Amino acid sequence: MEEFESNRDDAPGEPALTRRGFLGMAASVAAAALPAAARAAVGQRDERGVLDIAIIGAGLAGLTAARDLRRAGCESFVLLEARDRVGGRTLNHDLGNGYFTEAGGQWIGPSQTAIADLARELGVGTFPSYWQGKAVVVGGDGRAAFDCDGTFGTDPKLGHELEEMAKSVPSGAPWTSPRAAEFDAMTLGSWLATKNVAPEDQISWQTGSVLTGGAAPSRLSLLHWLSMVNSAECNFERFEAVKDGAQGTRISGGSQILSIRMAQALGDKVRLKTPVLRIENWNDGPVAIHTPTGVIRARHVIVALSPPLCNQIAFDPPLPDGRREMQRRWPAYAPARKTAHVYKKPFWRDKGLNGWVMQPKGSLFWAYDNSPEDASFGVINAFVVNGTLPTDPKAAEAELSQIYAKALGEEALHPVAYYDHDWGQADPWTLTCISPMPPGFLTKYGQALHPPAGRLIWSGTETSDIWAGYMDGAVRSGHKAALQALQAINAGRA
Ligand SMILES: Cc1cc2nc3c(=O)[nH]c(=O)nc-3n(C[C@H](O)[C@H](O)[C@H](O)COP(=O)(O)OP(=O)(O)OC[C@H]3O[C@@H](n4cnc5c(N)ncnc54)[C@H](O)[C@@H]3O)c2cc1C
Repeated sequence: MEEFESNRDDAPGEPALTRRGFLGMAASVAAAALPAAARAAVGQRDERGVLDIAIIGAGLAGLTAARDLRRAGCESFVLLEARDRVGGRTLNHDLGNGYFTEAGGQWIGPSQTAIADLARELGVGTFPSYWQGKAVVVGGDGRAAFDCDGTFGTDPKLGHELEEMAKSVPSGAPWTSPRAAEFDAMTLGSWLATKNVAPEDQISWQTGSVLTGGAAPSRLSLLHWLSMVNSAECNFERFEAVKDGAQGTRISGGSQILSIRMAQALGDKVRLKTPVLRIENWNDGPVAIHTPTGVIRARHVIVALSPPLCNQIAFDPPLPDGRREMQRRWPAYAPARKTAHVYKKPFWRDKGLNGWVMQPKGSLFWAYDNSPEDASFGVINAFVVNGTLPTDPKAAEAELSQIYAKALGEEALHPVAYYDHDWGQADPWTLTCISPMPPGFLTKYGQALHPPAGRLIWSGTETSDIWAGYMDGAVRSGHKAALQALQAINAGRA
């Protein structure tokens, strides 16, 4: 784990947590506790070199699972990661002097207690996102600034209607809703079309849908959207807003710090640059896990990957039909390209602007103030529309600077640094940033998402019971998978 050497001194010690403490924590995320005798049996590498557990994927889900295994006393595991880094869909750009901006997942919010607990346990602080001031919309003819209350300004009446419908749509299993067929036959867009949404409000719905759902309202299943609102305790504003919402809180040191710290503590249990290519004998075990550097055998495997990433692994024997079909048809689409302009100071704040810029029908979905907490310099991060900006970062930087200059002032033409990450182009290890579920998918394929297949336990944010698709969901899914694995091992030894 040389990659983490330079940060090692900064890592806080793991809090002293007793096994009882771990089980108490784990029981709150899944209704299963291990009997004491069974706990004692967990954990030894057997004589034939078969590990108890192999985990695939060192994102927040896989690392959380690994951390929980260790805290339960299990040492017979390994975590295999394809990339040369941990964190998966969280990635920090290092701005120097201990400052970072994020290229991937970054915000947490109310009721996202799993990720908040993790941050606290790792000694990582949080701070509020900046939204105070006017937001700006730029178009062909100029710009318009409008007062911003930290929301995207969607009609609260419609938000309330969605909240009522969401009450019958369990977030982890929306296909079990009594109204599943009805809601999954519609898109968010077709539902909005029945509501006479004012033209000026269309921008808010479009922006919210693309940023949180991964696609325009016309492409997103209403059932899926409602399951996301259900995650936020059926509180639409909490789901959609920055202020007091799911975009309201940032992580000091950038979100990837959580994964980096977990990996530091796990040491050589984490093997980077080890993509899993093939999995054999998953039905009976021991499972043979093939990587370019050798074969690892384990009794159980936690697959902490999004469903489309599982398609890149060959399974022998083939996976059950339902699971295979679900993986194959899962929307594997990574539209997110995120950029960061760094400035000497957040100059827009002095003008009463909050740094939000939207460009309907342009290259920019949403730019926002991602400056450090102490505002010692300014950062404008942006989600840009796929395929509309030049792929060359220098050219993209210049084009975006022009848009910012129009919105925020001439100072925007002179960034001191620029970062650009296109998840769709970077590498094959993130196929879907946020899953834009189309109508009909969840009712047809959803039930194949959770059930383990033989020795394979499915994890990753997509499998979470709440906040699926979010960092919080990833952490929850890791807790759940660790418990499932520990139970499976102990059942095998009983
Ligand atoms: C641009 C963007 C913005 C986002 N914004 C937010 C946000 O603000 N808030 C929020 O909560 N969430 C956000 N998300 C989503 C959030 O980042 C993810 O839900 C979360 O990080 C997923 O964690 P995971 O562990 O489930 O999966 P991943 O992070 O995808 O981890 C999977 C890991 O498996 C590895 N891998 C893949 N295939 C193999 C293989 N064959 N063998 C070995 N390893 C393999 C990958 O390299 C990766 O490290 C955003 C995501 C993106 C990309």
